[in-house]
Amino acid sequence: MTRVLEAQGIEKVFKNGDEETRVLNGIDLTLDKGELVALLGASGSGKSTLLSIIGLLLRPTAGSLTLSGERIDDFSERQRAQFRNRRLGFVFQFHHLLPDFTALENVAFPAAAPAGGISREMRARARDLLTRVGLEDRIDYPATRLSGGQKQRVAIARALMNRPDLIIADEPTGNLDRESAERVLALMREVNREDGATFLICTHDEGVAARCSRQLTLRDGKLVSNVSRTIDA
Ligand SMILES: Nc1ncnc2c1ncn2[C@@H]1O[C@H](COP(=O)(O)OP(=O)(O)OP(=O)(O)O)[C@@H](O)[C@H]1O
Repeated sequence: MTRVLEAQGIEKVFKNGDEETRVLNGIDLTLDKGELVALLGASGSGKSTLLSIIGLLLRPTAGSLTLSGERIDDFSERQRAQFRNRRLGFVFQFHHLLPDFTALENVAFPAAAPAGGISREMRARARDLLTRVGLEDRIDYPATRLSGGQKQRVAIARALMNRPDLIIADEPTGNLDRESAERVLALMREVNREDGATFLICTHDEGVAARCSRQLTLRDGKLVSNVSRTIDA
């Protein structure tokens, strides 16, 4: 089993002047390749903070992180940014698509930005991914002309562009109606099953969590439960 993530003793304390807020209090967590894991917890329990640390968007106050076998604790900002772009995929509640770009340009962006342009291969892959998420007839639409659910499917295709080792999703269905949410969840499950993609999904939605292979619950900055189940076909 390939280990995608190993987090040990992760702590996070925010300091604002003299005030200190301890948000994460010793998190130990491992994720293996091909897992589809839900992260649950009440509002304010530290879910987004933990995702930001695992996504290398925020540094922990203490603890160590190994991603795809690489110990990243001593990485410079530049190394962190490079690792993030090459090895991690992100899906947020609000899709963060570039509004003036087409669906294809948005999907290709994680590969195109560092390269300084979209190559023929990138275009072909972005096209394949958009077909995969059921948007083959929206490839050249500007992002602004897509529905909320379609935008989120573009965001998933974009997250897959660089074949990431781990996809981090923060409330990916939080802003969608039931039907669009179902479609986005079904898509993530399909990509997980067929490509062996590893997902860590923060969600308030028990229905989403129930269809993941493992459920983690955060309370007061600690992981208080870790339940695995066999995923339905
Ligand atoms: N930059 C910051 N400075 C101080 N406190 C912060 C900062 N960022 C987050 N917090 C605090 O950390 C706690 C956890 O926030 P976080 O966003 O991780 O929770 P969450 O579980 O994702 O919540 P929600 O489900 O509402 O999104 C909250 O009490 C929040 O106020």
